[in-house]
Amino acid sequence: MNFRRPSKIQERALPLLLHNPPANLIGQSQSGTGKTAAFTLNMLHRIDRTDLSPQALVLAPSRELARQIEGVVKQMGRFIDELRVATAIPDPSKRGVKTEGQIVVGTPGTVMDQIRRRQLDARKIKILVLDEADNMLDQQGMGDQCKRVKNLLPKELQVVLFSATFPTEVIHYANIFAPKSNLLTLKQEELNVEGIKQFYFDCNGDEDKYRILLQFYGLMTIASSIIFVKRRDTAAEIQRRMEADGHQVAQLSGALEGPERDVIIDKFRSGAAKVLITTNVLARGIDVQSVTMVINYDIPESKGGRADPETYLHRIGRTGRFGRVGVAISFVHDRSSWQQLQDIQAHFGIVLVTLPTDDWDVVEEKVKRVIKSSRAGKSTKEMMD
Ligand SMILES: Nc1ncnc2c1ncn2[C@@H]1O[C@H](COP(=O)(O)OP(=O)(O)OP(=O)(O)O)[C@@H](O)[C@H]1O
Repeated sequence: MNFRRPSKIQERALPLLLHNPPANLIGQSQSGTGKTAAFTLNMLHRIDRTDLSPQALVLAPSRELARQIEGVVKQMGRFIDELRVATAIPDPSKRGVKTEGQIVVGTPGTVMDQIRRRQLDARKIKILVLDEADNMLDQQGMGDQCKRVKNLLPKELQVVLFSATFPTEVIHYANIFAPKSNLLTLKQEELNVEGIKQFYFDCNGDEDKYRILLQFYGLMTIASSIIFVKRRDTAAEIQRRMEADGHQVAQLSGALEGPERDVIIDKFRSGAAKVLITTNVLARGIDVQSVTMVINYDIPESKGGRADPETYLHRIGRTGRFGRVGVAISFVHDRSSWQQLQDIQAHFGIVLVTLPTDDWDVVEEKVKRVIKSSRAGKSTKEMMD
């Protein structure tokens, strides 16, 4: 896989994960630092190859992330003879078909259903991993489902929780879910990924946002980029306008379900579509190395309209993976979005740089400067220090 050295989180987490007797782990490290490989190596190391029953279970918040993790497990395990890896995600064509894999990666609702219907045999599962664990434990629906899944598993269980963010209110639940864990955590100020250059556009209202977005894309040729919006209808509207403007875009939101989503994300992964317009469903975990830019068309907010710094961090973390550089641009257009951006800056102790909306030469120069340094193959120093 061309991994020359372990990243800091891999170097720290692996000895803790592999130690016997198995201990639980709560592991935090910045986006794109290789958490997947850390928990994957532990699973590959611990499964009994002579036993074909499911022995390790990974839960992830979206079907796209579950499929991506399945791919990593298969790739890292490709020299293990006849290793069986399976997904447990919504798929009407697999109704009633047994999920057979020594390692199973799924979304919590489907996994719960399958265990209950005995479509997934959970009796020999000895490792449970929650990827994006704070999200999995926090959200009312998924938190409940994860707890139920855990209750359906054997008591002797190594529980592994990974995420880039663990807000203080979630750490409490995490400690209950994974008792007596080894802890690898970071301070809030340590979460910023240096390679991601963060900018913002100050727009005059909603319609001006579209105009600036279209002008920006008319100007820049970006390898691949993701545009995050709050609502599904905004996603559809931006898709319509950008396509009318001649751009090849893909759009994915929770409005679509099941395997039809796979076609869309695969089109983006392969580069057939260069722009992906999406909602928070894809804010976390998705690893597409060609993504050099993330746009927060709407600033991420939590239910009461307050800024959601964690989601901001996960969204912009879709670029600048593993020491690469990337650009993140947020759009503010009124008092409340302005305030949200201020709150995010204060939360992480960062300062975003403004991009002018009336001087496109300056915009081009600033953005291209970052992206060019990416082509020069920036060092992975940050990863290793
Ligand atoms: N030791 C390594 N050397 C080089 N590349 C690596 C190494 N470990 C992981 N990678 C690559 O780094 C990228 C990011 O890894 P991964 O998706 O696991 O990040 P993550 O920490 O889970 O991020 P996020 O918090 O955004 O989910 C992947 O493309 C992966 O293949």
